[in-house]
Amino acid sequence: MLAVSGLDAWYGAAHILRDVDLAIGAGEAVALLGRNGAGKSTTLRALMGLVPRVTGTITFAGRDLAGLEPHARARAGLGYVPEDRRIFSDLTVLENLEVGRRPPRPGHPAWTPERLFDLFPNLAEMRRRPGGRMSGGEQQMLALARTLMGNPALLLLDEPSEGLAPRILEQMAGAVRALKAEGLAILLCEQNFRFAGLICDTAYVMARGEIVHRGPFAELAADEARRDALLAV
Ligand SMILES: Nc1ncnc2c1ncn2[C@@H]1O[C@H](COP(=O)(O)OP(=O)(O)OP(=O)(O)O)[C@@H](O)[C@H]1O
Repeated sequence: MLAVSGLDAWYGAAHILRDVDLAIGAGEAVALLGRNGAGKSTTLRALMGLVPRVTGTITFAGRDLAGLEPHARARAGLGYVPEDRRIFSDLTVLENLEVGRRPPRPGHPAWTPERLFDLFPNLAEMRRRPGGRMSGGEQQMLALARTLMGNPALLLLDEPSEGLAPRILEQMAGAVRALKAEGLAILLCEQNFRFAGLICDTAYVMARGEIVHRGPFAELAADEARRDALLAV
């Protein structure tokens, strides 16, 4: 579904990503792990066309994304949930969802607010509340729900677990697992190894803008020494 090959990215003169290769199959959930500043967010931003200077190839559903604007990549089926959420604080939950609405993809069921409220029951209880009066965790759920209203084929999630209370964390993990069970492909950037392990089959680890490990998630989970060497802070 997604094939990234030889991806390099720069912010100004700063060379951030180096020769990143990444592959995600249909319905696969892939974790992109790594310490602070490793380049995880930049990878997602580069996939969305949000980094000004990028080289290498990104093929999504058989299509070369080079030169496509972010909105065209979203229309092609990439659903991006940035770390900073960017929900509209003056709009209600329902209105935020409507902002994200896009036509369904042929052959796939369309997301509706009602279906999303089944997935996130606590959003259902606050459907008329302004986004600015929700907790951080609720906003994180709303940001994901709004992206789903665009009916993506591949979800790019940037640290959805960040700052969530344990109970909300479980709900978020449950929701993302349900999305995976529906066949959505997922690329999950995470610092929370346990959270990522609840969702992902495959683990990539980045350091200093390079991929330094890839393999089955369970293998990394079982190898404490390797995990510590790659991820311990
Ligand atoms: N807009 C920017 N301009 C210049 N450098 C940037 C910019 N954004 C990020 N960087 C640098 O790029 C590198 C990778 O950052 P990135 O945010 O991709 O890492 P990350 O793995 O997602 O870490 P975090 O979990 O902290 O978000 C860091 O060295 C960071 O300082």
